[in-house]
Amino acid sequence: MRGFWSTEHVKAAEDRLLARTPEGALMRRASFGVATVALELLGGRRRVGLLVGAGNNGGDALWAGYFLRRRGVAVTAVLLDPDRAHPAGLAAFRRAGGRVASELPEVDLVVDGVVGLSASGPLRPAAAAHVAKVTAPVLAVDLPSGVDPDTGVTGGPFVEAHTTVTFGCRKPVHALADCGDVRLVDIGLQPELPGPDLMELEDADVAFAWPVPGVGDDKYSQGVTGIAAGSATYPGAAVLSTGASVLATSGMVRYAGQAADAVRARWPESICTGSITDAGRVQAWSVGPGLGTGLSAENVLRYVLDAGVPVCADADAITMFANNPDLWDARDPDTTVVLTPHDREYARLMGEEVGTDRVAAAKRAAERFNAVLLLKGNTTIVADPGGAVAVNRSRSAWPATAGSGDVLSGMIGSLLAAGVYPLLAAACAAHVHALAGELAADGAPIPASSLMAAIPDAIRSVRAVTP
Ligand SMILES: NC(=O)C1=CN([C@@H]2O[C@H](COP(=O)(O)OP(=O)(O)OC[C@H]3O[C@@H](n4cnc5c(N)ncnc54)[C@H](O)[C@@H]3O)[C@@H](O)[C@H]2O)[C@@H](O)CC1
Ligand SMILES: Nc1ncnc2c1ncn2[C@@H]1O[C@H](COP(=O)(O)OP(=O)(O)O)[C@@H](O)[C@H]1O
Ligand SMILES: [K+]
Repeated sequence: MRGFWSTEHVKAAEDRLLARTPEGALMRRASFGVATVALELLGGRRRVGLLVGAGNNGGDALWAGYFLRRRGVAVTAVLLDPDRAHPAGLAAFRRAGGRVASELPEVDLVVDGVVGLSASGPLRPAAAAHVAKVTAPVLAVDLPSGVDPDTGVTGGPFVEAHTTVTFGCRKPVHALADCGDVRLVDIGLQPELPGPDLMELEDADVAFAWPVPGVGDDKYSQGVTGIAAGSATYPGAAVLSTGASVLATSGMVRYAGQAADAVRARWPESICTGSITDAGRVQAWSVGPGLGTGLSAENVLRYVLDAGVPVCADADAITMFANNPDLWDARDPDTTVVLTPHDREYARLMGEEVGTDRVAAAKRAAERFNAVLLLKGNTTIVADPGGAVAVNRSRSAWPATAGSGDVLSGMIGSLLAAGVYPLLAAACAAHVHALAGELAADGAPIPASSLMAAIPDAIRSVRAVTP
């Protein structure tokens, strides 16, 4: 698992670390890391430009320039605010033969030391003018300047980094925005840090959490999933949700609804019934995709919320909660619910747009509904009411296709039925869903049914990393 820490927590930890470290030592350690990565990227070429801002981020760039000079690299610095350039860094840089100029010459690599953790807003005009002229690859110090460190939001000009070297720990920007290849330099910060503000599951974490049957298991002991989705108008949603559930975990899937014939035809291993009241016992329900929002759909929703098992509520289920808050209020407050809106469903549910800070939006909704909230998108955010947040970045946008969300909700239902902790269930499903989309697409558009069919390959792929 990768952790990401907010600027507030990083700065507090850095202050504690600075108090017990000789002056300048941390910056030199950090900038030595920048210089090491710069040399690697240069691969024998020898011209580097520095864009140097007014704070310690600029100081890092100047010290990196100093170390590069000592390795015989030609380094030219543009000081965006010459009177406020880091004094010790600038002195060392000049001492080592670094050149200061008003414009960057032609170089092989640009080091972006415009602004780091204290950034606010997009690049200011002077910095933006220099950045606009850059054609060489950019190595960002700590984070690409112009991108918000805590939200990854850009509201104007920003640096596009080939590589980012960060220090002590990763920050939210590294999970939420494109920072290129992110390298972490250890400056001894970890002991000073609290728990992470965001986390990102890696393959090994997903493999560890994914249910695998043991020798003593049978089809019931692994958790039976119930799917309440689809309708006469939208039988496909039922087929996709049920199929995803069948493929995600071993054990049994029950389907209840108007699409029973279609589901039975495609998934003979599922136990299908036309009515929710005949469905039999399950350990979790996945409800909503293609269900409709009429009276019979409302009754289905009431029924699953009353079943005393965890529920993944998607699509029409979310719209029904938005249209009829009584449905939500009437539920047993102890029922675990995972809500999986896309942005428009979020707006319906919350009565406000998601906005640019998607993590804050997901946290607000999780808190308001006392539920796990999975906000869909290229970067999926999962927040639980206790404040924990997991992010999952999709490496491609091919999963943005009709029916893809139906697949996700079936997978989450399966993991909940298997007893996976709700935040983890949602985050693991998002991880495998994105990977399945990537594997299935392989560079070309895919229907959601192909994404679904790639679930076993995606599970195999994440499990391949475990011994
Ligand atoms: N505190 C520490 O111990 C360490 C800090 N380090 C570096 O220090 C950085 C933080 O330094 P500072 O807190 O001095 O501040 P920054 O260097 O992040 O910012 C400095 C100044 O940039 C200007 N600025 C803000 N937003 C801007 C924008 N959008 N466009 C252009 N200019 C903008 C402001 O005048 C701001 O005060 C970290 O990102 C890291 O690079 C590292 O040296 C590691 C050790
Ligand atoms: N740009 C994107 N890149 C990667 N994945 C995306 C993107 N947009 C949406 N997705 C994913 O695709 C799925 C779409 O779900 P949803 O909007 O509910 O579609 P549908 O209702 O048609 O099933 C979600 O899992 C979401 O995270
Ligand atoms: K920077």
